[in-house]
Amino acid sequence: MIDADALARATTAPDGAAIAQIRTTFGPSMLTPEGALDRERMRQLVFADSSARARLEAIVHPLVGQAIGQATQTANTAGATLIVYDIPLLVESAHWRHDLPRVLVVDCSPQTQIQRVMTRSGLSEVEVTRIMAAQAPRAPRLRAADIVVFNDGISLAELAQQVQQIGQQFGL
Ligand SMILES: CC(C)(COP(=O)(O)OP(=O)(O)OC[C@H]1O[C@@H](n2cnc3c(N)ncnc32)[C@H](O)[C@@H]1O)[C@@H](O)C(=O)NCCC(=O)NCCS
Ligand SMILES: Nc1ncnc2c1ncn2[C@@H]1O[C@H](COP(=O)(O)OP(=O)(O)OP(=O)(O)O)[C@@H](O)[C@H]1O
Repeated sequence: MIDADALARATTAPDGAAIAQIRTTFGPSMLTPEGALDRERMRQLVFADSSARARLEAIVHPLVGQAIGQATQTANTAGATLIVYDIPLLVESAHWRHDLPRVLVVDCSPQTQIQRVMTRSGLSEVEVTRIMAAQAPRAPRLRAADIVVFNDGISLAELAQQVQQIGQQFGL
């Protein structure tokens, strides 16, 4: 399992690969005293200013791309029979989709999505809606899918059951 968000977070931790470029591009005030990305401050900036978001992505995404390539090599060397890539911005990025044999999209209504992210993060509805406006809408995301998991009105246990069934289709 290769988690692009975890790899992105690693690049913006203290001494992470993106930190020097973030300091040069956005200034030292965008870093915490420990030398990590100040996530709160950057979130306020990038979801209010799409050109700042593009500058951040131009730093982080190539590093995540390299880290995904390395993790893939490691998995292949270890004899992995299946690699699952968790890529939140798959539909937004022209790059990865064409390299992947199958795409699974986890779908729910926008209302459920907003509620869940509010509960998870403590962000307001306005902030969550602004973040979602920076992402691909539901229809193109669904169009990119070979398999859709409709994760709405079901418990986490029921979701786990569905995922297990899909895993069986892939020989897990
Ligand atoms: C903007 C940052 C600093 C906000 O960090 P914070 O810890 O406050 O929030 P978190 O990472 O949980 O993201 C909050 C929400 O924003 C969404 N989101 C994050 N980055 C992006 C982006 N570039 N475009 C659209 N949505 C995004 C996430 O899916 C999530 O729903 C952080 O998300 C970041 O560094 N983003 C750029 C890297 C990136 O594109 N990561 C996404 C996956 S590779
Ligand atoms: N079926 C469900 N029932 C209850 N809570 C759920 C269900 N599915 C997901 N959640 C919760 O919703 C929140 C969002 O889920 P998760 O973080 O997995 O989404 P994500 O797609 O990775 O989000 P992002 O791309 O924004 O990081 C989490 O707190 C998760 O526990």
